[in-house]
Amino acid sequence: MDQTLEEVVKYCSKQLDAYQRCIENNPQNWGVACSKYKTELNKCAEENVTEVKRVKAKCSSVISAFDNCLQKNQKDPDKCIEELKQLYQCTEEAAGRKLSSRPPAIADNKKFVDLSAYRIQSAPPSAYYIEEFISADEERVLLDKVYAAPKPKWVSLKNRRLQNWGGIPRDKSMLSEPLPSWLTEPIFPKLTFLKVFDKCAARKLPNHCLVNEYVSGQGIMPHEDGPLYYPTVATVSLGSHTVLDFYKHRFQNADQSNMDSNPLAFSLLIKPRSLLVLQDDLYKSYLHGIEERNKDVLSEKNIINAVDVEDIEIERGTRVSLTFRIVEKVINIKASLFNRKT
Ligand SMILES: O=C(O)CCC(=O)C(=O)O
Ligand SMILES: [Fe+2]
Repeated sequence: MDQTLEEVVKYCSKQLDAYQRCIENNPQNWGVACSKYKTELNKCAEENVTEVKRVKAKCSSVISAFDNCLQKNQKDPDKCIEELKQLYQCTEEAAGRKLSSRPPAIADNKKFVDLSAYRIQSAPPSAYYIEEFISADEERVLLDKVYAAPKPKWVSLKNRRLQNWGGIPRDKSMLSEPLPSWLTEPIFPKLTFLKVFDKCAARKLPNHCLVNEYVSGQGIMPHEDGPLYYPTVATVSLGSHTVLDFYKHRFQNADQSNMDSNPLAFSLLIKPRSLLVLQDDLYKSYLHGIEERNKDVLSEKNIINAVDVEDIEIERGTRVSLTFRIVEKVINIKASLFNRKT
C-alpha cells in the first residue's frame, strides 16, 4: 500500500468504512447515494494526509480549472479531458513520480488482434491461451521489478507468496490505487488490442494484479475467484511452466450424492511468457488449482492444450504469475479526494 493510502486508512478509517458500506448497500446508484460520505472522506484526508495536503497546495490552480470546466460541462464531462490531463500531470509530479514517456510498442503488439484465434476449442467456454505473449526481455524486466518490491509488499502464505497491486480488495469493493507502470506498460497495449476486457461496462482494462510466486513444489488449492471480480482473468506467467487443473464445481454436478468432491475435469499446460484468459462458464462453474509438485508428468493428466511438447516429464522451477482482473466497485482514493468520478 502506498503512503497515501496508509495514511487514509490510519486517519480516516471511520469515514472510509462508512463510504465503503454505503457503496456496498447501494450497488445501482452509489455515485449519487454516497456523495455525502465521499465528501466527509475528502475532508478528513485534506486535513490529515500528507500527499493530499501537498498536492492541494501545489496544484490548486489546475484543480480549480478542472472543477470550473466540470461545472460548465456537467452534461458532457469529456470536454474536460485536457484539464484532467493537466491535473493528472500535476498530481503525479507533486507526488514525486516521473511520468512515463515511452509509447506503447504498437508494431509489436498489433499481431495480437483477435482473441478468438487463441481459443482452446476443447475447453468449456471460454479459455484462450497465447504462447510468447511477452518477450524474454519483457519477462526479465517484470521479474526484476517483482523481486525489487520492498519486503513488506510480500504476503507469505503456507504454500506460496503474493503481492497485491492496484489496491486492497475487501468484501465487496476495493480501495484502489493505480497499477504501477512497470506492470501496465508491457501488458496493457496487448490486452487492449485483444479486447480482453471489452465487455466489462465499468472499465476496459484491469485495475488489480495479484502476483503469485510458487517455488518448485508449491501450488494453490482448488478455488474460484469469487464475485468481487468481473468474470474475466488474464494471467501472464514468468519463469517456470506449471499445470493448471480445473474441477467442475460440485454444486453444478449431476451427481449430487458426492457433495465433497469436485471432479478433475481437465488441465492446461501453462508455459512461461504465455497469456491465459479465462471467462464465462469456465470462470463461474469451475474451480482451478495447481498441485504441489516438483515435476509434472504430462501423460498422467488430461492436458488439453499440450501441443509441441517434447518432454513428458518437466521439472518445475520458480514460477511467478501475474493475474490481472477488474474489480468493478472501487474507491479510488486519489480520484475521490479531488472529487473526480471513481
Ligand atoms: O498462478 C496462477 O496461474 C493462478 C493464480 C490464481 O488462481 C489466483 O490468483 O486466483
Ligand atoms: Fe484463482
